[in-house]
Amino acid sequence: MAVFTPLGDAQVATFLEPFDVGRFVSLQGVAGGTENSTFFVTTDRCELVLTLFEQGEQEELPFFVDLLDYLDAYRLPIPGPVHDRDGVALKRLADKPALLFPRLPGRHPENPSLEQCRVIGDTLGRMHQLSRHFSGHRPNPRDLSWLTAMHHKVLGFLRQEDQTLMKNAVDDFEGEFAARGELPQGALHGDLFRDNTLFEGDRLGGIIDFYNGCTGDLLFDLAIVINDWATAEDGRLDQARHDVIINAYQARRALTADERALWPTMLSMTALRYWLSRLLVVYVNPPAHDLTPHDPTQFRTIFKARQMYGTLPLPEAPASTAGQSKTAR
Ligand SMILES: Nc1ncnc2c1ncn2[C@@H]1O[C@H](COP(=O)(O)OP(=O)(O)OP(=O)(O)O)[C@@H](O)[C@H]1O
Ligand SMILES: N[C@@H](CCO)C(=O)O
Repeated sequence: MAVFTPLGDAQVATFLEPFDVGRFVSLQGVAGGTENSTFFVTTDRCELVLTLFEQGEQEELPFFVDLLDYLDAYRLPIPGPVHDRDGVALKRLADKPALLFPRLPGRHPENPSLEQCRVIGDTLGRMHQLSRHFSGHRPNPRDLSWLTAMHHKVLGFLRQEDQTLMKNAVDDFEGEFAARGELPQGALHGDLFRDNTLFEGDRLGGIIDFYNGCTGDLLFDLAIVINDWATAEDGRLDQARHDVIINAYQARRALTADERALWPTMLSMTALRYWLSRLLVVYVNPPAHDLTPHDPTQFRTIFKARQMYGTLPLPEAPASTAGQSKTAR
């Protein structure tokens, strides 16, 4: 369960008082999640989610609040934090930073339908159209320079074949990124896995968990989505899901020639990013709780499949956005 800091009813009732959300009725800890404490809160007016931040870079929380407020203002299906009557969203509770959100309907898709894939591609494309104009700044903490610095920490835990695979890939990525063109920049979700979305049937209730949000290459976000949403059991790409996501995305924002050139590298690099982050959790910085960590081998399989089979041909952008691709800086 993901309640690392238990809360009492009276504590939460007091916490809610400055907000215009109605009177406290009940509180329920949420089992999902591994990083923060999450609670569903019911008032006599609405259903809310209360998040206590247990770890991570807490000084970065104002960036996340600004980004969520920005995206929420454009009516994307992304819940902005609830602000109190004085306009303050970021609070403290039980000596932890705390945010309150509207509770969204839906479930995480395990086996996403093509329509759910279309919706996520479309929503990410819309988000990136807008996020390119977001004025906040938080360099991507999981980019290639992180990979380069951190992969050394896990090499000693890997068998020789995997050490070579990882070291060679990082060297290759460095060469390929050094030669890359200029890629469109903007704010990213940074972790848009299926379990950070809630769907009711094919309707997207919303995207949650922006705490890997940052600014950087928009292509990084799309690669994360493809690796999680459009990968078959054996790690290879699922063509139907891949094409539906890319087509829907490009109907909002066409990929530039430089992005297309870097795409196979970005897909591999983001697969390695998750293999590495999961290895770091298992071997280097195990969390204090005993929740089962995400399985690193799943992303080793995906990474190896990208290395062996490359990527699928990228569909062309539709005529409605194709003209953007030369100017999308
Ligand atoms: N706004 C929301 N509406 C409905 N459910 C939510 C909302 N926010 C979070 N949840 C539920 O709480 C769970 C945990 O939330 P969240 O993903 O933010 O936690 P976390 O500890 O940061 O997780 P992770 O391990 O994915 O980093 C989600 O999987 C979801 O079921
Ligand atoms: N989405 C991440 C966990 C949260 O950062 C993973 O699957 O490893």
